[in-house]
Amino acid sequence: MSQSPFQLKTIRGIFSFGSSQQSQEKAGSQDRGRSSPQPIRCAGPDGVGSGRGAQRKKRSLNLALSQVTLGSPVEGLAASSSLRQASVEDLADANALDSLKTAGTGTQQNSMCVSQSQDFFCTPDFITPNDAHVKLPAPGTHAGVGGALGLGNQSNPPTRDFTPLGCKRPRSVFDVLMCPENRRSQLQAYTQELNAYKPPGTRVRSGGLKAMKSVPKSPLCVKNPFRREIPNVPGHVHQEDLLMKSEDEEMSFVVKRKKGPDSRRKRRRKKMSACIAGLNSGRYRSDFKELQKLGHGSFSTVYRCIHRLDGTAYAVKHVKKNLNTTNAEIALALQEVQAYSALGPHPFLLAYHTSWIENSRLYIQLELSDCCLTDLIKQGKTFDEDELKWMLWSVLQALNHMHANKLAHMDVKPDNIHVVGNRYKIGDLGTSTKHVCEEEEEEAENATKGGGLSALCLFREGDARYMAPELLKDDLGHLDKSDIWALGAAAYELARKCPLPMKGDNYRDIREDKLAGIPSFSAEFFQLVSSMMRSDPAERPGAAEIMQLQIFASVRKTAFRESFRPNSFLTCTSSRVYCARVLPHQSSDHISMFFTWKSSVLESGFMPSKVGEKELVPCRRSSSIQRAYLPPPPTAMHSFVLYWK
Ligand SMILES: Nc1ncnc2c1ncn2[C@@H]1O[C@H](COP(=O)(O)OP(=O)(O)OP(=O)(O)O)[C@@H](O)[C@H]1O
Repeated sequence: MSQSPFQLKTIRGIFSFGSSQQSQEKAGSQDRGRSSPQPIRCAGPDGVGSGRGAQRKKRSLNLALSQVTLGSPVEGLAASSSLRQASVEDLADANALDSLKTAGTGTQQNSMCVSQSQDFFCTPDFITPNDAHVKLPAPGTHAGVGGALGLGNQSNPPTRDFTPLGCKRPRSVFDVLMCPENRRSQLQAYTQELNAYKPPGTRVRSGGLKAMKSVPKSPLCVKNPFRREIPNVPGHVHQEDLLMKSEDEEMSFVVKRKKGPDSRRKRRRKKMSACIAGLNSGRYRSDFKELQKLGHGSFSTVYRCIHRLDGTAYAVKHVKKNLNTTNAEIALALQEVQAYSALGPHPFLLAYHTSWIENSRLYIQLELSDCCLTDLIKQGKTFDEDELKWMLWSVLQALNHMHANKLAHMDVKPDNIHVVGNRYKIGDLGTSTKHVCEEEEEEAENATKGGGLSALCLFREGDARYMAPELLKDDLGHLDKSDIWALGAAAYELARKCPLPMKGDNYRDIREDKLAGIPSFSAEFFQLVSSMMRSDPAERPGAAEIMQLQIFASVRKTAFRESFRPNSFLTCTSSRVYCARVLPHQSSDHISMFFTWKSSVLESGFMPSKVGEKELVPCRRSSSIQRAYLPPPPTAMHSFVLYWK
């Protein structure tokens, strides 16, 4: 029989494992003089590397050898026969086969084999430790190295000394699942969960592993026990939302893909891959349960989702743009999350939670709003003056915060003004950009020798209906005032109950200070709107300036009371009031607060000397905890009504 160099080398390697002194000597002179057994490598025809086939053979030989060496004599025999089968083409030398046969029958030979084969494996668990305290058993003892390695010799229980890293080998989920007892208990647990969550009419396969397969591998949506589930509170989760969907429903997102000539095959492949990945292939699918599409814009689609672990509903925005594009596109896509994080939390900005990139697309987790103003308009809701003032005040707070942080929103419109409980919050910071005043712009221009604002930051135009006149002339020096114009236009639209023109004479008129009157609204309100929509940005008041106007006096009071709702602010002890949070939107540095005893205190029988009078307590503006000292209180238990001057 002809022998290739590869075959010869393999046989020689095995032959050297044949444990007898004689055979070791035969194995080749290169092994001589080594103090410790060296791993034997399968070499390819060139004597250096090895092909895929050679590696496969090596693996099968390894397996067989390990069985020969570590098992009982009977197992050893079986293994040796399997080795014979595995390497029958390679074993050209009859001597090698003989030596293998003898290896399977003698325990002494076993131990010798193991002492070398452990090196052969070259995996951390099988590498012979160099430590002095690791003693290999003497050849000829029954324990053998198999016992020393902790591989199941009963007379010599394994000791941790022989684990190279001194720690337990981590067990994979697969090990745990494949253990019959664990599998049974897992199955029972799954069945219980299944019964608990199964919505009526859900088709669930039953019996054995099939049932396990039918359960989606993503974690179940859990109910958050700390949440006060009050209907109509933002993020309220309905019980049925938590119910587990059937496998088919969970898979539907995989199946609902582009249709094409080969869509069926693709769908099957995707379904398969999702099955294999246990539906955990992406962060979005593993962390969130998608409930419903909320809406879409030119840049993104937004879904209502429940976070599987905290059991709270969020809005998750999928940005359409593929991020495998130019740097400018990536920067534009990331602008929204960067703006949210730079601005931080604010009571009148939609809360931003986190963002991540998955399959080259950006995902943004946001606070879930009840709806946006456009939805309300579509539902036929009309706004009275008080409501519009409250809306203007809320958005002005947010804009003031943005402008103070040198950011301009650039897309203020009813679509991006959200309703969360009784508040109006601004969202969609995708178009927000850096706002710089003229001098800063000039400085930057000189420094960069570039062209205008575009040299400083990326700029994306918003909706043309709400675009200020100066933007149409490419004047980007007053971006903060452009936001004010857009907000004024939105209020004008809501008050007149008539959509803004897209083009034509009316489009030009409203940009040339020719506004039509607003019936059933006060002259004061009309004046406010017209001042916000002045054609010259220099004549337009800023957000902070508008909030100080007399028209907002009543709103300020309400806003202050609203911001100090009992659950958000006060704890009363015997002599102090702890203001847990003074909201950052308060414009003045010092806030004067009036405290009066509430009627409940009077009802308790105490009659303070200053009934009807108010205590003035100055309190520094801060977002940290403040203490306001009061005169000794009437009782330990009391409450306050606060007014803001
Ligand atoms: N946090 C949220 N909660 C509830 N619905 C939301 C939320 N964010 C967005 N939506 C809905 O999704 C729609 C599209 O969102 P958004 O305006 O942010 O997308 P966009 O692609 O940036 O739109 P645009 O074309 O205006 O730039 C909105 O009109 C709104 O109805």
